[in-house]
Amino acid sequence: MDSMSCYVGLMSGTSLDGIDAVLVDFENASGRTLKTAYVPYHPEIKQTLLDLHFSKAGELEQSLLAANQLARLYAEAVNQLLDGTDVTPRAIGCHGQTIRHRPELGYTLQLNNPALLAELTGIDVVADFRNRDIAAGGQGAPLVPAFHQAVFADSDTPRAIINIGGISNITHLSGTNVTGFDCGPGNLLLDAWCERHTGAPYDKDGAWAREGEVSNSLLDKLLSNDFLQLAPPKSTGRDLFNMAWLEHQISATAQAKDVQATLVEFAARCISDAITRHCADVREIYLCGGGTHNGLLVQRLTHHLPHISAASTEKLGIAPDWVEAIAFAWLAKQTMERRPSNIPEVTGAAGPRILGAVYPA
Ligand SMILES: Nc1ncnc2c1ncn2[C@@H]1O[C@H](COP(=O)(O)OP(=O)(O)OP(=O)(O)O)[C@@H](O)[C@H]1O
Ligand SMILES: CC(=O)N[C@H]1[C@@H]2OC[C@@H](O2)[C@@H](O)[C@@H]1O[C@H](C)C(=O)O
Repeated sequence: MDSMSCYVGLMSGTSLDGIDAVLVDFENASGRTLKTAYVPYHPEIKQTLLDLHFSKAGELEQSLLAANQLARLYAEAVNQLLDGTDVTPRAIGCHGQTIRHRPELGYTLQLNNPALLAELTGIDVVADFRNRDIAAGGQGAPLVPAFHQAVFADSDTPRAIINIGGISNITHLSGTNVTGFDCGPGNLLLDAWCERHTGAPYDKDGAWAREGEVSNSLLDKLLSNDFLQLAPPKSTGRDLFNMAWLEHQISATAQAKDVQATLVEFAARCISDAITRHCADVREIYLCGGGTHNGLLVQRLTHHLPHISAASTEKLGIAPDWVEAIAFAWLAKQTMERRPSNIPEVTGAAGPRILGAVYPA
């Protein structure tokens, strides 16, 4: 095997659960995953990152210190990945940790210290994938549709790839056309509500939600949110969907488990409504991201899409937990080869752009 065709992908997403790391050999175009590793966030760094989503005194220094801490955790993930292999990857694609995403104001911020990561690993690092697309007038997100097209497209069958992470996003693959957009909250509200009321970081398999009853009045209120009515291109994050927003929607007398049940239904409807409205020709959906492990959420989603067959991306050859990290290995490869990797129809950018900044080792 030639190390020069190997790339590392590091994804730390909006769920704030930790770092997904993959080592991928792109000798053939769709790639072969050689190894995976996961470095969970301990509660202190998770809280620091959560706090940094909102303005408060001292946030500039806090964010720079957190960026250094993240770079050390990314390096730990890379060490775990390369341990016992003789691979020196061509580059690491490191997404960073989104703490602000305001494309309408011209910025997005993924905390990271790629210079420190290059120093600690001795490997070229590609980082800051989103800002070039925003500079070109785009949303800077979602970026995975180009990768989905490269590895999951089928010229005969229109299909959608649905990532259920902190935020859910959809890629619509129809013939040679690709569209894609964020469709609303995935796990992020479910996790936050569950943690507050049960102490557990997430509701395993939706077990607690199954004890509650869906409140139709709350569901209608949640579904009336303006973002959900917008036509793509669109992207979102904790900037909009957060606990303060949720608290504003809930009546004081609501039972906690009923709210959880309603949030699962809301997450399912954000996806199914978007498929119905924006991806009318789709007959197959493939799921990835941590939300695929929430049996209740998947059950409710498939219930709302009775004429569409549903499977995990495993069926297309990539395990659902690693799709995003592999996408960032692929995006790094695109950057190193000076190929554009945004899709203007997805992000709304003025044209194709080479994404990312390279920090040579
Ligand atoms: N067994 C499970 N039951 C229910 N939910 C689960 C389970 N396993 C994982 N999850 C959910 O998946 C989340 C992690 O998902 P994932 O790793 O896709 O998030 P992410 O990388 O932050 O995604 P994104 O970047 O797309 O926002 C957890 O926070 C949890 O909500
Ligand atoms: C700004 C940001 O970090 N967005 C993430 C987030 O998590 C899911 C969804 O919202 C998507 O827009 C994006 O991540 C994936 C990897 C993307 O860019 O395709």
